[in-house]
Amino acid sequence: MSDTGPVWALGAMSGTSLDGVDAAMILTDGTTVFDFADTAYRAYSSAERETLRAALGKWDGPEVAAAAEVVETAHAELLSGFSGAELVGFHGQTTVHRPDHAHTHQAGNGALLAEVLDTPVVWDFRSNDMALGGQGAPLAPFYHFALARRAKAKGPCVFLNIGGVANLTWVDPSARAPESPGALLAFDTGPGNARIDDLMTSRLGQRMDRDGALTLAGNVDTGILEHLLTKERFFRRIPPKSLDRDDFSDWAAAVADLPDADAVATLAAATAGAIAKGIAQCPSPPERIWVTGGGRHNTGLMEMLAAVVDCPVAPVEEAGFDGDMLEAQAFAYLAVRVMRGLPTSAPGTTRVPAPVGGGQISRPSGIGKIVSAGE
Ligand SMILES: Nc1ncnc2c1ncn2[C@@H]1O[C@H](COP(=O)(O)OP(=O)(O)OP(=O)(O)O)[C@@H](O)[C@H]1O
Ligand SMILES: CC(=O)N[C@H]1[C@@H]2OC[C@@H](O2)[C@@H](O)[C@@H]1O[C@H](C)C(=O)O
Repeated sequence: MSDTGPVWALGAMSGTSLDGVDAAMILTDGTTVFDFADTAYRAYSSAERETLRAALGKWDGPEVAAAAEVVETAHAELLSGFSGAELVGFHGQTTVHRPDHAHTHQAGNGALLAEVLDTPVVWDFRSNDMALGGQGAPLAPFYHFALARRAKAKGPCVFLNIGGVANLTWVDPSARAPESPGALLAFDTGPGNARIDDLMTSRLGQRMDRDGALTLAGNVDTGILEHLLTKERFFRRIPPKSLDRDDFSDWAAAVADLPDADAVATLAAATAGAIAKGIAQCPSPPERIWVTGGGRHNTGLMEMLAAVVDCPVAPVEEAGFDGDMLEAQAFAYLAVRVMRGLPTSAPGTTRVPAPVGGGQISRPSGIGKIVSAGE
């Protein structure tokens, strides 16, 4: 890869929803995003999802080894369908994320993937930030800064990702660079879809509240909602701050006695309320909130959100971006930054004391090629 100039990079994300792997190609020099190209998705089978779920909360042992194998196989299958990428950004699957104990683990071995794909792979993006005192997450914010510039945003805007966990990035697009003081404030706001998904699975055997049908049909229990939003210290903590997938799993017990639709609606309202608390912690009110991640397909949740914040809320497609692929693109972008020695996090995004890079770079040995040529 050249030291300067745009390159085609392929990024892959296996998110906390455990639904599958997203992959996307972008053309970037690690600062500006010049173009977008192919995207692809590979769902996990139910058996694979259960293997991943069994590894949650762990960083080693047989469950994590089994999860890594699922992650590596799924990525090898999906990413080998792409051509033309000079490098790959591979996030892996978070099995545990404990910033309070300086511990985070993403299952999946990037060195193995580099051999299989015969392409350099950048991976393990979070460890260095955490080792240096950062939260290790969120990491998409530097990419959000580039997108705010590309969208020609004039005033402060927020990118809100509603995945398994929800996280937001407040961007001042007039700042010189993403690592400039005051350019970004980013943090996890609370649950995204994970609490709703888990309830749908345990009560109804369905993966999600598709399009928010049940959320729209239910009545919010305002007493429980108030309780969920006030008892939690996390909402009062000063950002940046980050979460693990199953933080807030006690929300299930709080709605256990409600009928299905009311339980889902109350969880959705609490998710929206937690996001509104996050917006209130931003340095200034944003002019717009652009929503990415699967939660933007939940019409009920989007309506609840619009009702509790003071600025326009729209899917990120309004700005011309693909809200299902933005995180995969982010790891393509971050991979180029790592290769070029540019920082990927800063005090405003992870609370790390100074802007830092991270990530391991694994280059293919060429052995894979020789073996397949000899077959
Ligand atoms: N049509 C839909 N209606 C309602 N919810 C949906 C729909 N499509 C996706 N979702 C929700 O979005 C989730 C997937 O979102 P996404 O892929 O953004 O999460 P992720 O990337 O795994 O998570 P994270 O960003 O936390 O790592 C699903 O599990 C589901 O809850
Ligand atoms: C530890 C981890 O994997 N965190 C994820 C998770 O999912 C959403 C939110 O929590 C965010 O902090 C992060 O993902 C995105 C891609 C990020 O790093 O920006």
